[in-house]
Amino acid sequence: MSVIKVHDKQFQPYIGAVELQQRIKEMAEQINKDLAGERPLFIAILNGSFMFAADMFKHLTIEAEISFIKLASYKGTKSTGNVVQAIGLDEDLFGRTVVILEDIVDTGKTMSQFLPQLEHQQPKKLIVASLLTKPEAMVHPIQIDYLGFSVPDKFLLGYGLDYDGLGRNLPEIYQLVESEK
Ligand SMILES: O=P(O)(O)OC[C@H]1O[C@H](OP(=O)(O)OP(=O)(O)O)[C@H](O)[C@@H]1O
Ligand SMILES: Nc1nc2[nH]cnc2c(=O)[nH]1
Repeated sequence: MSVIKVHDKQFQPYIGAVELQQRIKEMAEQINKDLAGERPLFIAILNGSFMFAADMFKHLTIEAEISFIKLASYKGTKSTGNVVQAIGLDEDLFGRTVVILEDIVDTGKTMSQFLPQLEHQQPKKLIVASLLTKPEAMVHPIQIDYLGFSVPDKFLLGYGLDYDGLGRNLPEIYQLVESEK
């Protein structure tokens, strides 16, 4: 792995593919233990989580369902600012164990707006699994039940995460080089 250029910016290797896969397997194994018999519904948030969701799901040995949704941002009232709306969420969550799959919880804004909408449907449990989080960037504190890696507040690329549409296909995670932040 070496420094790569995407659009106008340079990125350096940060988490390798083997380390990523190992951690995701560990997360899945913990979920297998904790949620056995619950037939959880996994909800993967597109676009970024598609790789994490696919790799995580392969390691699940319990009965589980998965659904992929997109969160669209639209202008709410002045007091609420931008509000997220789920597109493609057809399942009834009442009484279900629900696991949200995110690639990254950064400021926490997305989850802080979305989780209350799901709570409204009265799931039995609402669980968050995120591959990455940036504690220093968190403005809206979110409880992450299953976490892959805590990372510094630097822009990341790869393994589902993009820079202006590119880089999602990289099997490892890169970090914007310091001088360019
Ligand atoms: O905690 P926050 O600061 O709200 O950031 C986290 C959100 O940002 C990313 O999505 P993004 O909006 O980049 O969309 P994408 O997954 O389609 O690239 C990520 O997948 C989260 O949904
Ligand atoms: N590509 C990318 N998308 C994000 N969305 C929230 N944080 C990030 C990040 O560090 N990188």
